[in-house]
Amino acid sequence: MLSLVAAVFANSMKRPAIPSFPAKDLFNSIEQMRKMTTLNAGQLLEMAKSVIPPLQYNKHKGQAGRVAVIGGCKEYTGAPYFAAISALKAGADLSHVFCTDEAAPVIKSYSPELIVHPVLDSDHSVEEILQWMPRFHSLIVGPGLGREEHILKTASAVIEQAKENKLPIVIDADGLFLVTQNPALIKGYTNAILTPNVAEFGRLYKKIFNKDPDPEEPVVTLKQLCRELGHVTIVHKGIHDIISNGDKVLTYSMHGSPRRCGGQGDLLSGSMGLFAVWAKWAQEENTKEGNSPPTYQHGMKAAYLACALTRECSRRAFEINGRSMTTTDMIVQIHSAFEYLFS
Ligand SMILES: NC(=O)C1=CN([C@@H]2O[C@H](COP(=O)(O)OP(=O)(O)OC[C@H]3O[C@@H](n4cnc5c(N)ncnc54)[C@H](O)[C@@H]3O)[C@@H](O)[C@H]2O)[C@@H](O)CC1
Ligand SMILES: Nc1ncnc2c1ncn2[C@@H]1O[C@H](COP(=O)(O)OP(=O)(O)OP(=O)(O)O)[C@@H](O)[C@H]1O
Repeated sequence: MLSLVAAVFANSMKRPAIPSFPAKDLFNSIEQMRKMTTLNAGQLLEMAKSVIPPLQYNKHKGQAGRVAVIGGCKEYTGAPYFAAISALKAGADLSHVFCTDEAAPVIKSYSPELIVHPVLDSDHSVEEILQWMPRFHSLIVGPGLGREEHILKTASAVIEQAKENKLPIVIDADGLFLVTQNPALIKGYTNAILTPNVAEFGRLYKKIFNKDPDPEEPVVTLKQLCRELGHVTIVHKGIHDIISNGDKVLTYSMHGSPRRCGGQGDLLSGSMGLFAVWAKWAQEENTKEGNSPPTYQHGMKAAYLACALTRECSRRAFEINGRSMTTTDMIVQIHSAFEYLFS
């Protein structure tokens, strides 16, 4: 009996093969599929190895990355938590959250591991955040930010300073609402990565081009938008995660899961905030060593790795939890998904 249980368990733990190209039936046409560039498992691993710093005993706290999430208000306490804890579980040393006064005790109660600042709605919010800024390696702006004017103004000022400091910035959720109101905020800043879902992409595209994007031409419309925004990186999330900086395009289409519970995008943006730091460091090192430029720019690499991680977490969590799967179940899978994909 015991050996039967062990055999069933071992079988359930077997690694499914990662298909090396996206399933054809996920595309509207062969034409559309041809426009998407995807990496096979070996190429993904190679990319991961070029970005992820090794774990070493002689490093000190902070050297693997200090990230900050700007978001969290009365209504939304889950989103900033999911983003910040995902960065930490993916390997950041320190993960901060800048949220409103009311949201802070709630977020703190989810996790003693996060550093939570209840300043987003204070009269001196900008000063309070900027004094911390020199400590950060990247920002994730938007999960659970809300759309109050004072808070959006603060977020704008923080983005402006992050640009001065040349920090990678991932912009998600209500951060995309802000950018849709004022695209100049990130225009031309190539350390920015935007992560719109289908609805957010449509709103931003319409703001820029005064028409809806053609759903039959996701790659073309994505490249147009990236170029118009001065070659920022954009991850167009959906059944295919399509990533571009206006020049190159990468697609991640491995299945993930059929669950669309809220918060999956927060896992994505949080882990991406960390990978953006690592990818930028790796690119700087590459330049210092005088090597030829890599095929994909650091923002695209960070985005691709985060898409792969998120969808693999989703697949694993769905296998265990099925219809009951939530983002918390996905976060539990970060370690095993990371090991499976990237080592
Ligand atoms: N537990 C939490 O605290 C969560 C908070 N969240 C926060 O909630 C706030 C509002 O986010 P919303 O995403 O609701 O933004 P919006 O209020 O802009 O709503 C987006 C709308 O688009 C629709 N939509 C999404 N994907 C679509 C697709 N592929 N095709 C067609 N329609 C689609 C959604 O159903 C929704 O009605 C953000 O601050 C966000 O971070 C979310 O991150 C979810 C989890
Ligand atoms: N139809 C789909 N099939 C498979 N995976 C998907 C699908 N739609 C989205 N995803 C995956 O879910 C992740 C989050 O995308 P989603 O569109 O849910 O973001 P979001 O709406 O911003 O999330 P959030 O609920 O955190 O605000 C993406 O990385 C994507 O890989």
